[in-house]
Amino acid sequence: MNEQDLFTIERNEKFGRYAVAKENLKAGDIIFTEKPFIYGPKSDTPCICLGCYSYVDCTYHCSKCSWPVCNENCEKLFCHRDYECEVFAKASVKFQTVQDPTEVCLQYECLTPLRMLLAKEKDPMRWKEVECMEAHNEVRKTKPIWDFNQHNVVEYLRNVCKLDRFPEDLIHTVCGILEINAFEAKNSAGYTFRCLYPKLAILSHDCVSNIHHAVDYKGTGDLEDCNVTVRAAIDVKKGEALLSSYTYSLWPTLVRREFLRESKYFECTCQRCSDKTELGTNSGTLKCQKCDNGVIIATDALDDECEWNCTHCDFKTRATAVRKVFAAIQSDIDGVEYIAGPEGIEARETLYKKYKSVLHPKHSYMTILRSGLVQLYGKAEGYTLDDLPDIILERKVELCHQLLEVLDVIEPGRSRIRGIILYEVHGPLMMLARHQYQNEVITKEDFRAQLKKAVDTLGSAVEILRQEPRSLPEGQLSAIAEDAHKQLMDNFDMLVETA
Ligand SMILES: C[S@@+](CC[C@H](N)C(=O)[O-])C[C@H]1O[C@@H](n2cnc3c(N)ncnc32)[C@H](O)[C@@H]1O
Repeated sequence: MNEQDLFTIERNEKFGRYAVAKENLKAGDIIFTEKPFIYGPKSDTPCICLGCYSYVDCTYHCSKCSWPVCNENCEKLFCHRDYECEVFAKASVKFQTVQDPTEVCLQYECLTPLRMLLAKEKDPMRWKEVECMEAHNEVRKTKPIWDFNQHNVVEYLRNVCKLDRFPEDLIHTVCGILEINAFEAKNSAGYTFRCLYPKLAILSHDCVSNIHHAVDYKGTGDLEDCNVTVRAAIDVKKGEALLSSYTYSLWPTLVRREFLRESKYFECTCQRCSDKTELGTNSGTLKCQKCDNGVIIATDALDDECEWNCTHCDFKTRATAVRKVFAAIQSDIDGVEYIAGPEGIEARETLYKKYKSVLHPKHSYMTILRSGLVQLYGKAEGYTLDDLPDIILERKVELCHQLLEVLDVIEPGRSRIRGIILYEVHGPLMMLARHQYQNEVITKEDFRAQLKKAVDTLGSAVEILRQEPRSLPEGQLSAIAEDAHKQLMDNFDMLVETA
């Protein structure tokens, strides 16, 4: 730890080590920054470049070890060249041709554990911060993941790569440490990989986080790259726990708790999970199909096998059935996730209509669909802000406001998604105000006030998005938003006079 770090480490039965604020923190305060101990491919990854982590078609191979990279530049990047490349070249471990590089490629499973074992030897001092991390070996030994790792990592490294200097239990521990403690990061093209940060990993989990972390991917490929900055997302009092979310906060409780149980090996009992309505957001609530006014909620929020009852009629179902409904909807949503442009709008609107009568209006999946829609309305071809009639501009504003209502509770303060949605809403607010003024529906004073509100909303977006590294899409959006905000502030009076 550094002296300027604004947290101390505590320990208890429930969490193990956890971090608390060393002093009162204001939203946006930097709590600490940290370099990764190691980073590399995620588990279950398709074929990616071992230098920059972008997807590859496996037609270019590293000239030294034969494993896939994008080009000559990527093969020279430190984390490949000085880590697995040397080992693979020395042991003549060739990459085995795959039929479909977009499918999960098991040959990649050994890579980040291997980098971590080599980093242990290169930096034994820093390893001391890593070796005390939670690996949950006792539980993992009883799960299929243990045999999977035994085959794909332990035996591969010890036998094929001739690295029998690393004992089996150490390799399993490294796999566990990565599974439980690593964070996902994105390169500038949006491809994901994982990073291990010894300080960040101390923070305990809560389904409503009070911190914001941002990984600055520069593409230098060394251990100076991928610096993480951790800030307070809201005001945090001295002595309060610093909480990060290990899961996707927009998911409903049933899904979040299952993910945490299966991959982080604990039962989440945070306030959000303990509340049947998820703090009033109704992120897991279904509409009753048997009566008009009822909604279906869990009888015991912390029992994943409990009965789910209608609040108005005698309809009952079980958590297992609800889980199946959620899985089917999730699969529908996954199917549209990468559809951009006008087709993306159509596909999401179709699902929105389909599930409107099944899910509570604020249900997680409605929130996820809204989040996709508001980022396409205004951008997709034929749907730019200038193209949109007022009725669609109003719809975009409404979707943004519904989203922000949920985000205020589950992603409070300076969260990335809040910044993006605030940015998205300012444009249609301005356009609608101008149209209303031009059509003499509102007075000049009202127009001025509405324009001011839209510019202030953009200002709030800028405040949040400023935390994002410029190398990432959110950081680029931040630059655009900052520029637009300055222009609007500088020309505000003229905008009112010339509308
Ligand atoms: C990333 S580590 C956090 C640091 C860890 N407590 C340590 O001592 O190294 C994640 C592990 O911490 C524990 N943990 C974190 N948040 C928790 C929570 N909300 N409830 C129970 N256990 C939690 C679980 O054992 C989990 O697998």
